[in-house]
Amino acid sequence: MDINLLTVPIMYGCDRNGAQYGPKKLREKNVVKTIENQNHKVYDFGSLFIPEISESEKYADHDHIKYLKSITNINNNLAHLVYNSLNSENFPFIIGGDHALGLGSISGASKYFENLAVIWVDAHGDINTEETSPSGNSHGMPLAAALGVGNPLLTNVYFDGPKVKPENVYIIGARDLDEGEIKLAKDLDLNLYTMDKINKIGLDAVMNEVINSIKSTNIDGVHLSFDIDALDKSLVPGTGTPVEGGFSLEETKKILKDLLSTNFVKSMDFVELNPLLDENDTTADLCIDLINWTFKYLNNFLLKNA
Ligand SMILES: NC(=[NH2+])NCCC[C@H](N)C(=O)O
Ligand SMILES: [Mn+2]
Ligand SMILES: [Mn+2]
Repeated sequence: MDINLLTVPIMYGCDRNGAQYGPKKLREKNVVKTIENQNHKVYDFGSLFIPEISESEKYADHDHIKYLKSITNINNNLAHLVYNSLNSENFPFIIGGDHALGLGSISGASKYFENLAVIWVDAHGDINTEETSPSGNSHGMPLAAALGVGNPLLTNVYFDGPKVKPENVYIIGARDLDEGEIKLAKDLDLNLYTMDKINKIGLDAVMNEVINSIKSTNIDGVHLSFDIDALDKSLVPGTGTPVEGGFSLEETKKILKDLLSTNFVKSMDFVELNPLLDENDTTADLCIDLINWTFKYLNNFLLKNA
């Protein structure tokens, strides 16, 4: 499989210094070789241009969404790269940076596919809006914006209107949802697998349910957005908003294996590594382990049956 590596060194979405160094750290840890060693060809498109904006200007565009215009521009640019990559029948792999970039990836994929689904693996829902966000950080908003909910600059990234239908959104691993997020998930009837629910019915059942649900529709492409804070807080010191009660490494690998070997994942984000918060590179090393695992199973199904 031909992989297009796109890296997006942003921290404007989380407003916490360090997330912008994720791509540099993973390149130092030989992320390209890691993917190549799983028998893929990697076209490294390098990092997206990120304009420099001073702290003092973070509310210049909007009084509650920080760095709004830059976030919009960066996502527009990313969307176009993702669209072109899919158009060339490559697999866009997007490394962040914070999760605000999820909006751009989804937008690009949405333009390419007729009926896109999004699987959001995360401790958070990232379905806040300017009204519900407790922080004003746009990494808590990308999935809402992709659903067409929130500030028009965000909901109209790349092309006007919603990028994914509510019934095609699957959130897996949520355990830190804000009040407004719980309400929106309910109102839109999103496929929400909170950690509570996963613990109740079991991860096997959840993965079967998600995969069967996607297979039973005419969804023609799945974008997987993976936030490393889906893993338990104890495993990921190097991320900005860690939450207790998350997935173990084995559970995370099961999720990735199940999704990637099913062959419907056509693009993927890998976000929220913050090397400045990391302890002895443990989180960065874990990221490399998970990326290695991801590409081991990507299109495994096809290869096995070739
Ligand atoms: N991608 C993330 N890590 N998002 C964390 C969001 C935290 C919180 N819900 C907020 O809106 O600020
Ligand atoms: Mn997230
Ligand atoms: Mn998160």
